[in-house]
Amino acid sequence: MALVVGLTGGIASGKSTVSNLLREKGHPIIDADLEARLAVEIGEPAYNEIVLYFGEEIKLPNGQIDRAKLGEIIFNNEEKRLKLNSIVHPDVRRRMLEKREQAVKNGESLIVMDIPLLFESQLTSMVDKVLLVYVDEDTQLQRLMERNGFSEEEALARIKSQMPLKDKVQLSDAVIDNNGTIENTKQQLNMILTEWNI
Ligand SMILES: CC(C)(COP(=O)(O)OP(=O)(O)OC[C@H]1O[C@@H](n2cnc3c(N)ncnc32)[C@H](O)[C@@H]1O)[C@@H](O)C(=O)NCCC(=O)NCCS
Ligand SMILES: Nc1ncnc2c1ncn2[C@@H]1O[C@H](COP(=O)(O)OP(=O)(O)OP(=O)(O)O)[C@@H](O)[C@H]1O
Repeated sequence: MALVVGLTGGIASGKSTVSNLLREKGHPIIDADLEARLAVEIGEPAYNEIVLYFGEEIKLPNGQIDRAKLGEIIFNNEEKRLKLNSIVHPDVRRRMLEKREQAVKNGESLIVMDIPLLFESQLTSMVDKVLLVYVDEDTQLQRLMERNGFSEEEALARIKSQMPLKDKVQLSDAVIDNNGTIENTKQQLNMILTEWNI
């Protein structure tokens, strides 16, 4: 029987860092951000809906969605963010469930679903256990500004569009504190996997 783990956290809390460690161990990763990217490629239904709602100016000269521009809009306007979610999320959910089914058929023992908005989008029924990657607000802000080259204002707009990380703690089955070194995070992950008999 496969154990399906929902890996979640907040923007720049370290989900990819943890999912890379799990990938190194040979476990399959289903990545919501990646599926959301595929769902808005030229010609996909969500692509057409985005252009219809946000206008032709949301396209880059090569026709692809201008992700920087779309991010700037939706992280500063809740109504538009919810509209984008309603366009993209159903397709992301469908793609993720297809991949999960395929991984089960392949006989995988652990399937990891990396879903940043697991709680916000009420997707916990998709997984058996929730693993949260937690960082303090200051660390999250610093790492996000550094990784994306965002100003403090740009980074805060993104953080505030999600459920506070501290509220996700009590909703999760296990929590990794990723404020320390990656080695420390790796040790916590290994302990949790042992506890879950993986
Ligand atoms: C706004 C977009 C174009 C920005 O693209 P960009 O390449 O800059 O960022 P990327 O997709 O890598 O997302 C980075 C992180 O932002 C956060 N985030 C993305 N979308 C959202 C959202 N709608 N609400 C809250 N946080 C979000 C997540 O933590 C995610 O890990 C893109 O994030 C998008 O299309 N979002 C809508 C789809 C979505 O909700 N994706 C998140 C997982 S399903
Ligand atoms: N323990 C750590 N120590 C130092 N830097 C870290 C640590 N964990 C992650 N980082 C760095 O913080 C940034 C965010 O980490 P990561 O990309 O894994 O987060 P994420 O949750 O996957 O983000 P998003 O969902 O927004 O893409 C990256 O630049 C990463 O290299």
